Amino acid sequence: MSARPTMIFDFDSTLVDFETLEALADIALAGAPDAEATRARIAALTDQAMGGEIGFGEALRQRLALLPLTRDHVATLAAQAPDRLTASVRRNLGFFQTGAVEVVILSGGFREVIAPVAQALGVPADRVLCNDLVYDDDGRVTGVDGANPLSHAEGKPRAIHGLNLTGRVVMVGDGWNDAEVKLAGAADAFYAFTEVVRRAPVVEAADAEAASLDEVLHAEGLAGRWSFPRSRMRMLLLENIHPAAVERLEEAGYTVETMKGALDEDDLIEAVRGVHVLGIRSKTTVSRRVLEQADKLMAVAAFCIGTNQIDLDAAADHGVAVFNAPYSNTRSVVELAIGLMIVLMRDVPDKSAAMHLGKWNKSATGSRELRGKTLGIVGYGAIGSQLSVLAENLGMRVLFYDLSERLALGNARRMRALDALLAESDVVTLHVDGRAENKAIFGAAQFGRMKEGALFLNLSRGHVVDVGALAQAMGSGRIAGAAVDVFPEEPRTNADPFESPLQGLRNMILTPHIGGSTEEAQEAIAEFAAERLLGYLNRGDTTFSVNLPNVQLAEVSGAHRLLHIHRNQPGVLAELNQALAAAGLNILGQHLKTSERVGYVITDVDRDYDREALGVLKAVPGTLKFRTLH
Ligand SMILES: NC(=O)c1ccc[n+]([C@@H]2O[C@H](COP(=O)([O-])OP(=O)(O)OC[C@H]3O[C@@H](n4cnc5c(N)ncnc54)[C@H](O)[C@@H]3O)[C@@H](O)[C@H]2O)c1
Ligand SMILES: O=C(O)[C@H](O)COP(=O)(O)O
Repeated sequence: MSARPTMIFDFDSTLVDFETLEALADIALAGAPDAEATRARIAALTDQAMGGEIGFGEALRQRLALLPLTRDHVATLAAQAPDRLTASVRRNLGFFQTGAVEVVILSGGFREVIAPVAQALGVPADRVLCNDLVYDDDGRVTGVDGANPLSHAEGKPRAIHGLNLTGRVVMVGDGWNDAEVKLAGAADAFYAFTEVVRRAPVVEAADAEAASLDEVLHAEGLAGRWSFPRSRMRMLLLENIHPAAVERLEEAGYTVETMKGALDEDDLIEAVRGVHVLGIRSKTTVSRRVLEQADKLMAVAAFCIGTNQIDLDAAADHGVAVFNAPYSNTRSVVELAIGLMIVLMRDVPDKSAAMHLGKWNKSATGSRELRGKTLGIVGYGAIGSQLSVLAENLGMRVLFYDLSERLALGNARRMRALDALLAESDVVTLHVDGRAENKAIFGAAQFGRMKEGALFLNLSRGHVVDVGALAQAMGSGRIAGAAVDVFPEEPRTNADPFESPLQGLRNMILTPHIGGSTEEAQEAIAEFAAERLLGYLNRGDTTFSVNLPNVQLAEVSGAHRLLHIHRNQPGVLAELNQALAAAGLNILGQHLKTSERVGYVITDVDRDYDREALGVLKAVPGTLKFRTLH
């Protein structure tokens, strides 16, 4: 008896993400006036058959009778089918293609459509049991071969019995006719496959529900010895993160939950229990208290630039990797800053408000061009420096002040003192990062040193500016106009109220923290941050992590990868290697990188070892997190 089971897979809504007859209806009925009704009728019959309400053979005949199918329609679907593999099947192509396990495709669907998929998966033609369409001389489908048991009720168990399989037989499928295989004794186990569609009666009749192929392979011990199925890894994305992230993470096999708004500390502690990955934007504070109670947390992704809302040291102390998207919304902020400068220079906010009140105030007084004016940029990082280039292209003279050494772009001039920049600038714009030390770095003294009638912008972080002092400077007329996008207190959701001393002031533009809120930026952030997370989860790659040492890693191949995060204290690597040697693990490659706080050791080892041996690695003093990948 073979130790490995024979794996039997249904086709529709299991190996592929479509139901053949519905997909054929879409092709054959394209443009037909009754297409929608006919398709709905076909879908209803599919559901009835798959839910076990009517016999499969009967449903097949009724559905075929509803469609004017031709050989060309079938060929069209056959050409599309290999591109329609279910996401978890796509992820596990190696399982099929290595041929290490006997695979049978068992389907009430049609050979022409299934054959290209079987070929792509490396399943031999004699292991594809399915129906054969019958055509008339003009290439029209007239039915299916009635001699085939699969064209009748309870055809699947009969077809399997005909294979005379020995050893353990496992059936995987979404429909009632798949459950019947186990119920009729033709399989030892039945997994209700629910990645594409979940049918309650089928799940009830199953030995287990599998939301993905990873789960089936894990349960059957076929996915490497101890890998943890991705679908059991929970990701919680807050603050309306772009759906592209959800799509990418789900496609990679993870379970993703989303919430629109941010959560306060207590609610976050509750929500993050059992969660492996947390996704946030600027409004969720991830404190040490949250991290202490996040029992499963491996990574936090800030789907934005700023990470000041996360206690990065506390995250490192818990071995939690933090990522962000440092450049994906830079351009959006820069464009908004340019636009705000232009409209403030032209007194547009007040002129527009007056128009809404029926006042026509055509005048050039106080309206100026940007050209020739001096822009003072405080914080010459990714945003500040890009703004510098665009502003010069608009004819502005650019000064900048930064705590760090920064390359001056174009003709921009570095100022050694902030006060000197303030004294010369017609527009002062803040683009510093949100570190705690930057709290209220702009107050009465700084506004007092600005030129009389200058403009002021803050699109960085709310706590950087004393808004009371700004309101006073605006009231006294020293500052002629201001645009503020970020505030010390921001509502957690769009439903919460907003209050600020800046409300109601003239030539004051207030925007609800939308500097980076463009469709382009949000989609780019979603893709970038999701890729960082997948790199970390799937390979242990920490490139771009803002709190762990950055190590760029390729996929694990032919080895098991042991990932060990520890406090940076003397002797950990030596102890770790002693423990590996004592456990008899053969090291194929190793990397170590440390930061002031933590060390990260990645060890690729030969796959042949005793799992129990890994326990000692977790016990090495200073260990913060330990996991394996293969
Ligand atoms: N409004 C929005 O929607 C929005 C969107 C994106 C980014 N941001 C914020 O914009 C800011 C800038 O982003 P970035 O990507 O350019 O960051 P960055 O880290 O690339 O640049 C910040 C620069 O500020 C400098 N700096 C820090 N403190 C300073 C100080 N007190 N004085 C002078 N220089 C100082 C740093 O040395 C660095 O060069 C961040 O606070 C970020 O969170 C806001
Ligand atoms: O840090 C950032 O990128 C900005 O502040 C944008 O934050 P948001 O994603 O919460 O809009």
